[in-house]
Amino acid sequence: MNGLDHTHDPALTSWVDSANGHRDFPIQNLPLGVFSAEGAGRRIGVAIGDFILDLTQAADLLDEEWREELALPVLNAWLARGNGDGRLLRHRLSELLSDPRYRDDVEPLLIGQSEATMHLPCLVGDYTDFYVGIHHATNVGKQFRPDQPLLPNYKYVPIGYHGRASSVRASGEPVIRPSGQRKPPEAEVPVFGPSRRLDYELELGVWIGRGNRLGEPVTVGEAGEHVAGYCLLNDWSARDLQAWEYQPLGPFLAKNFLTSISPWVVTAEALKPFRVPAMTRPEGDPQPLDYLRDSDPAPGLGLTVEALLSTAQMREAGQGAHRLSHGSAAAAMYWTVNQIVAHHTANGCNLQPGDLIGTGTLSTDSDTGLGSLLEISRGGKQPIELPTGETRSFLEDGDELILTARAEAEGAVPIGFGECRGLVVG
Ligand SMILES: O=C(O)/C=C/C(=O)CC(=O)CC(=O)O
Ligand SMILES: [Ca+2]
Ligand SMILES: [Mg+2]
Repeated sequence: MNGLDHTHDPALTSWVDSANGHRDFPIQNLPLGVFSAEGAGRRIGVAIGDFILDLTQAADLLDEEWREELALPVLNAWLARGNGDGRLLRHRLSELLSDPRYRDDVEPLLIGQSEATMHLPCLVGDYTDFYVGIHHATNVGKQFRPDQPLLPNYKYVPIGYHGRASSVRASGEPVIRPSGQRKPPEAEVPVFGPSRRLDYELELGVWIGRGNRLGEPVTVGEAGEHVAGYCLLNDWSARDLQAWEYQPLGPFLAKNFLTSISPWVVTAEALKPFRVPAMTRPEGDPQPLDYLRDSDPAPGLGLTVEALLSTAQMREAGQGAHRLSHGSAAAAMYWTVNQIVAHHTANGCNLQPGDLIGTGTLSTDSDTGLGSLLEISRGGKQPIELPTGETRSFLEDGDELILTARAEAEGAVPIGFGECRGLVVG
């Protein structure tokens, strides 16, 4: 397939034994992240099997030109160099971690992932959340606007809103139940208090690498070179606050109290073997306007995304997490990542290295692939039953929500994203 090289070779193995057959981090993945361990400060590393290779310690084995950017406690400056240098670093890391001649030098620089704390990989300057999941948009629209679920602009313009960068946090950040205004259906005036309809949204996050200057749009054909990589993203949502506040300006306090992401940047390069065609537009839908026409034959992501729930009672009973949903990202996305990057910059808006874009909630058209409890419980009207006998319409205190993603394709070694976790506290 297009653009694949020896770093994608399914026969390639690592001298780091745990990498071979690893669920998430075999040598074909090599995601970058920021970690701390052993009382030292934040450093850039690459995940390999159950370990992290500390790139600041490995600096002597890497190109001298990269040293300054790789010595920083965030990836922004490194990602700003663009995907060309990203590929060169990947080649070198692949060599260092596969060729046994480097083992003696590199092995002492490995740190167990269980000993490390992961942090946000980038200083997020801006965070935007899109709404490309057409099944999600339709399902949610039915609840908020039964008369007109999908507004007429949806099939022409990739809808998004500007989220809040300061409350984007790495996996593991506690989810403090937000308080806010909600108006019970029969009440005349709203009340203020803790949200009773706390929900999650299963999304992918897109990390921007090279930015664009203000006034200089990125075309749909150029977009790929501005996307450094991907993560899982949970856009925690207080549905009762959302329903009352969203008109006319859209999501605000219902969503800006926290956004959780998985900490590893799975590079666009690592995902190359898993590209798939975009969703086929239903018969009769308009063609995208010219500036959104994506001629890439495989702009979609061949990823299975999954949401799991673990309640306090389940943990006490020693039960594993319960799967709420799983489905294909490509089957959920009406707009491709190339299209949302092109659209975001079409007016001249500048994206900067380390900016984060959420795709929007990834629900498929199947009941098993719904990416939020709002959809799964049909707006709270049909609570689900868990293996413990507990029921859920929305998240309760003590619930932990876990997102995962896995890329699979014939002839390729599967890779994963790690996890995006959040435990709800009152
Ligand atoms: O007003 C609506 O129909 C719903 C808006 C959202 O929930 C915004 C959002 O986060 C979009 C998404 O994740 O797909
Ligand atoms: Ca969202
Ligand atoms: Mg949010």
